[in-house]
Amino acid sequence: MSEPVLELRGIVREYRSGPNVLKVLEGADLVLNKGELVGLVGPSGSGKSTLLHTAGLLERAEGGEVLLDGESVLKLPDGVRTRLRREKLGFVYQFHHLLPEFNARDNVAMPLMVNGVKRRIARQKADVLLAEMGLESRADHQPGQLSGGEQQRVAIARALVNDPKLVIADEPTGNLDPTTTDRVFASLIRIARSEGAAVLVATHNMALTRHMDRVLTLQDGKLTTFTG
Ligand SMILES: Nc1ncnc2c1ncn2[C@@H]1O[C@H](COP(=O)(O)OP(=O)(O)OP(=O)(O)O)[C@@H](O)[C@H]1O
Repeated sequence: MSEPVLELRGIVREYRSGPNVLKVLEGADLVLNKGELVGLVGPSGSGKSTLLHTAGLLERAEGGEVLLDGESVLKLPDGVRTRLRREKLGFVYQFHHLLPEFNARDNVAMPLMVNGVKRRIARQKADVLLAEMGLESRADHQPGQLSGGEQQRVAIARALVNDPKLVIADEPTGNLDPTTTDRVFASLIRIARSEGAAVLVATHNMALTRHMDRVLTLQDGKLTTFTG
């Protein structure tokens, strides 16, 4: 039976600058179920990042409803949304935002430590995830000592360390070579298939869409099925 993790209902997003209003989302609807890997494609500027930021509780919609695990979250106070984000969500970006002064292990362990998990336990879990990414020999290296692809795999491990129910990936393979792209994408597939997370991926890489359960695009501010 399908179990919704994320529901977007009639999402409205607009940006104002002076008298001008740019309407980006005008009634976007989405139901993302446990274990589903869903792609979001479309031209630059169509609103993919805006949708991901709204779904990821990083920004608030001006209208509509956002449900996470069945709970209405759009109007919750900032502090509660931040806590939900830390506990239930994992983010992967094109540019990984690793902390340069910490090694790979501590970068991965950080979200757990922020959630109050003891350093020793958090580091153990980080080591398991780094090993899954084929990076066990790099755990003591700082980001500056790693290749771009290795850094991105560290960022994926960090996004997964708190067993997120929802993973949001914005162009996660944008600056990677084909082999690393496959590796990074394989880990997103595994999170959905083995861990049961719902995964939402915005990408310009159409080759990746063949691995997805569904592919959506934004048209006139609404989400529709992408038909190629
Ligand atoms: N903070 C902002 N203030 C004003 N306009 C914005 C802001 N953020 C985005 N926009 C505008 O909203 C539209 C949608 O932007 P968004 O970044 O969501 O598109 P996108 O589909 O993710 O693009 P890309 O594929 O290039 O990343 C664009 O026209 C953009 O210029």
